Amino acid sequence: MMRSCTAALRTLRVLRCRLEGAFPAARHPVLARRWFSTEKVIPKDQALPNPSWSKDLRLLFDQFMKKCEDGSWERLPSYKNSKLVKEQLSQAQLFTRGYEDGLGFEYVMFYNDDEKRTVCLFQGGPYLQGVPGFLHGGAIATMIDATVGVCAAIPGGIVMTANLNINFKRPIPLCSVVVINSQLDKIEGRKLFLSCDVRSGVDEKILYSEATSLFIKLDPEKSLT
Ligand SMILES: CCCCC/C=C\C/C=C\C/C=C\C/C=C\CCCC(=O)SCCNC(=O)CCNC(=O)[C@H](O)C(C)(C)COP(=O)(O)OP(=O)(O)OC[C@H]1O[C@@H](n2cnc3c(N)ncnc32)[C@H](O)[C@@H]1OP(=O)(O)O
Repeated sequence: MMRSCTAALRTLRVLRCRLEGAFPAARHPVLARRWFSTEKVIPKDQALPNPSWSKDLRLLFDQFMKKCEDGSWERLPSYKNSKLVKEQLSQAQLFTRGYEDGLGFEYVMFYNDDEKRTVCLFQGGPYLQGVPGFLHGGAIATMIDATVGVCAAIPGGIVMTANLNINFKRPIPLCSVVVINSQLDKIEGRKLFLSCDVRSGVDEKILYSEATSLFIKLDPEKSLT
């Protein structure tokens, strides 16, 4: 029974990926708006190539889109505004999506449900500078938090970071491309334990940072504040 559900899920994912491939418009909001006319404006999926993406980021993106073809990986769309918060604070938007193309966080995440892994391809722009010529440690922490956050949230639901430990091994050059590889290691009740590392883009030879984190699945009985 379980096996057939997984197979069905995988087929669905393959279908969706094929559809995305068959209807490239679905991946390009402007075309999508023309092809799939709906009264509501289609929010812009920011986890797609734009002119600010470097050759390395596009290369890695294409490699991962290939991995999606058999349904084992899926690209995660990413929007500036989330319905979750929109009603409450109309100006609210995702911190990592608040910059003009290329100036801040350029990234796309891919998720592998069988392996409970999330990979983030990240290019940090010039507005994320810390030490001259290098990424600010807070910008690196943000992308680690977001990547392990997605890795926790997909199986765990609404989660929050309780603990994030990062070892910064090498500084990350500004505007370079890195791969953030995160893994859900174990779940104990509401506690989700994850780990991740940040490596140089194309060859993954340089280990820039490594981190462990604890996420907690929110208890609906408890108020957050
Ligand atoms: C409304 C929030 C929406 C969040 C949306 C998130 C995801 C949505 C889905 C997709 C979106 C995409 C990805 C997400 C992108 C980025 C994610 C960013 C996430 C963040 O950027 S989020 C901001 C920073 N984050 C905080 O702002 C949290 C402040 N904090 C608290 O709000 C509470 O602290 C909370 C809720 C964490 C726990 O509170 P609580 O009352 O529910 O749980 P409690 O305290 O009972 O702990 C239960 C067990 O965890 C152990 N435990 C707790 N804390 C520990 C620690 N630090 N070290 C070791 N163990 C710890 C206890 O020891 C106990 O263990 P035991 O059961 O064994 O006794």
